[in-house]
Amino acid sequence: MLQLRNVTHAYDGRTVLRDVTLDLAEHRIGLIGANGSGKSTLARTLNGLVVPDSGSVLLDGKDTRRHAREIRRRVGFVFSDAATQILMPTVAEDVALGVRGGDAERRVEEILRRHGLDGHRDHPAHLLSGGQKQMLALASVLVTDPEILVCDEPTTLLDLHNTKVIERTLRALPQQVVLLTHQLDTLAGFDRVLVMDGGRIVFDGAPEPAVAHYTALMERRAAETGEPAAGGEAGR
Ligand SMILES: Nc1ncnc2c1ncn2[C@@H]1O[C@H](COP(=O)(O)OP(=O)(O)OP(=O)(O)O)[C@@H](O)[C@H]1O
Repeated sequence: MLQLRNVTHAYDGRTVLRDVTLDLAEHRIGLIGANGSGKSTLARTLNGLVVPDSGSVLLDGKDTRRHAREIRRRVGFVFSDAATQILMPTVAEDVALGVRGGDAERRVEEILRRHGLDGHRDHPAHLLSGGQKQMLALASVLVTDPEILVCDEPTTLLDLHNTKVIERTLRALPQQVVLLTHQLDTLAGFDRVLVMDGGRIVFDGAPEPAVAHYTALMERRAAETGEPAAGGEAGR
């Protein structure tokens, strides 16, 4: 289980995570909050991409500070901009990058087939559509067989169809998933949704009350600043 203990983190003296303590045990966990509330930073602490200034992040009791390699292997990370995650010239080569061992070829073929990429195996990865790129980024992480998947807005750049395809794929995974999103309807059926604001978890519960809390928070904020209420992400 992933655990955060009094996690605090600042960039250039500006605190973006404030004393966050969490046990992440549920199978499907959503993380929502306004731009800049600290979601990505929190997500990045989960596999050691960010090591907090103070406090600790533990996987089964092992600190990301001291077990970075192991934790990065066990906790896969998918970014919203898949292009930054695609490292190899062709689709099959990119997936193969994460595989070790004798049955590598078989596993690459299987994962390409499972994610609808087998027809594209020798295609240049940079020529794929946005949806295919995101599927490739996901496949290249899944082929490493992580126990937990952290997805940082994986559908932000996708159209509705591809959003649904990725959502369906994530839903069907056996792995624990921590999903950051501004697409609030994606969270229906999740076991737990965390709402972040100003580097703190301000709500922790079921999807419906979490979304209601977040929407109300954004409306309050809009009223305070005189901006139109609940435009953009909060209205979705
Ligand atoms: N590497 C960095 N160096 C300096 N500041 C950073 C860095 N990464 C993030 N920040 C700042 O920290 C704050 C929190 O950012 P973070 O990306 O964690 O928020 P977020 O909730 O994921 O936002 P979004 O919804 O826009 O992705 C923001 O103000 C951001 O500008």
